[in-house]
Amino acid sequence: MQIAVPKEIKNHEYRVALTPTGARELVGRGHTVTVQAGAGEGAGFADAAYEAAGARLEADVAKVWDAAELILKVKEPQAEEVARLKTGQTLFTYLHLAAEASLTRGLMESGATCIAYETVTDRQGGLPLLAPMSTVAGRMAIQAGAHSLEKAQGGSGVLLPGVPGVAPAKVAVIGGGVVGENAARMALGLGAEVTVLDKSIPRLETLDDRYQGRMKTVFSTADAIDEAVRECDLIVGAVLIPGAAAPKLITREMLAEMKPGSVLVDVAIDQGGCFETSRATTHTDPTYIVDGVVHYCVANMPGAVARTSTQALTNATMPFVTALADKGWKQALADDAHFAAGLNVHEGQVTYKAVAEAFGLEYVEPAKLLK
Ligand SMILES: NC(=O)C1=CN([C@@H]2O[C@H](COP(=O)(O)OP(=O)(O)OC[C@H]3O[C@@H](n4cnc5c(N)ncnc54)[C@H](O)[C@@H]3O)[C@@H](O)[C@H]2O)C=CC1
Ligand SMILES: CC(=O)C(=O)O
Ligand SMILES: [Mg+2]
Repeated sequence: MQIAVPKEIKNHEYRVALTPTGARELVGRGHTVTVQAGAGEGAGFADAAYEAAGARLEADVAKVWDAAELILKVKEPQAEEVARLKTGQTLFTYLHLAAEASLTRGLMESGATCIAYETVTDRQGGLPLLAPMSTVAGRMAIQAGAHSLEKAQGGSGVLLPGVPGVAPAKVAVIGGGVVGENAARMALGLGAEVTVLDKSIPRLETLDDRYQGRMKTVFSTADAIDEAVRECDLIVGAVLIPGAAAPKLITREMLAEMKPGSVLVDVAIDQGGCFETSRATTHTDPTYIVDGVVHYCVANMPGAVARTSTQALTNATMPFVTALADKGWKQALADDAHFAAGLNVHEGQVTYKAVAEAFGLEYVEPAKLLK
């Protein structure tokens, strides 16, 4: 199969969808891998390493896309990338469609087959291709939050761990899944007072058990969120309803209840964000202030630590990439119902229910296309 790996073009996105190790594996299985020149540079993978692995290098981005049957990316396609996609091509990447009507339309119009990393499932009920980046983003959320609390960033001037004689900061994490647990763990490690809110009691039990009461676990209700808003210095938004737009859990009105200079880090921004006042920001200009509250809403947080993130992401994606390359999308998805859950768009049809519902589009079950 003809496999292409374009260079990512989203703001400060340095990850790449395939490492030289992955390229070697695919070439060894008889596939042709074309890597856009410089695609791996930001993650520390030189062009020469891809060449040594048997991949072809191509400087012309149009040629990279045009000849491909399978396109491997990291971030959702940007407008100029959507314009390059065509019928017969398979795209495998993060998509986050429920938050992006125009991207959904564009992918439908392209005629391509679009498989999203973030909706592939596993036997344990997890999201194996989202989890590695959620781990990274959860850990980064506390770094970003701590920095945003500094006065120069518009923050209240609170140090997360406090110092002897001065109490530590209060941190709430809404959503105790992969992002939430990793954020809470980092905040605990720094000595903050940490509360995790979730709607899943089994999840709260796991966290309580794992951290032996060192973080407070609270069932997520409007009242519990109100209390967090009034008390906390830093709130991390980490909820997910798979494939769907995030629920808005903190409204603009509620910001008035927060201490001036408090910080909201909305990791769920890639699914539209879980705070009413969130709008996607970039690594170039990551924060803005609404009613005295600092908002950090970068939609590709792991892109900033591209070396770690690329390795973690490709460790998880490689078995799926190999299946797509060896069998083609149809057989690969037909053989694995968890992989089939990744299919979001095929030849103009929306094949993920939450995305169809978000935009009032007709939903076509993937199983119908795989017969
Ligand atoms: N901004 C970025 O760079 C990145 C963003 N993300 C995003 O972070 C979000 C969270 O991802 P994961 O932690 O992997 O998901 P997850 O599925 O592991 O965890 C989500 C948790 O939210 C909980 N939840 C749902 N509704 C809730 C509510 N109303 N109140 C409290 N908890 C609620 C669920 O019970 C679950 O435990 C996703 O939108 C994901 O796409 C992930 C990686 C990078
Ligand atoms: C999950 C996601 O959107 C990211 O890693 O950028
Ligand atoms: Mg996005």
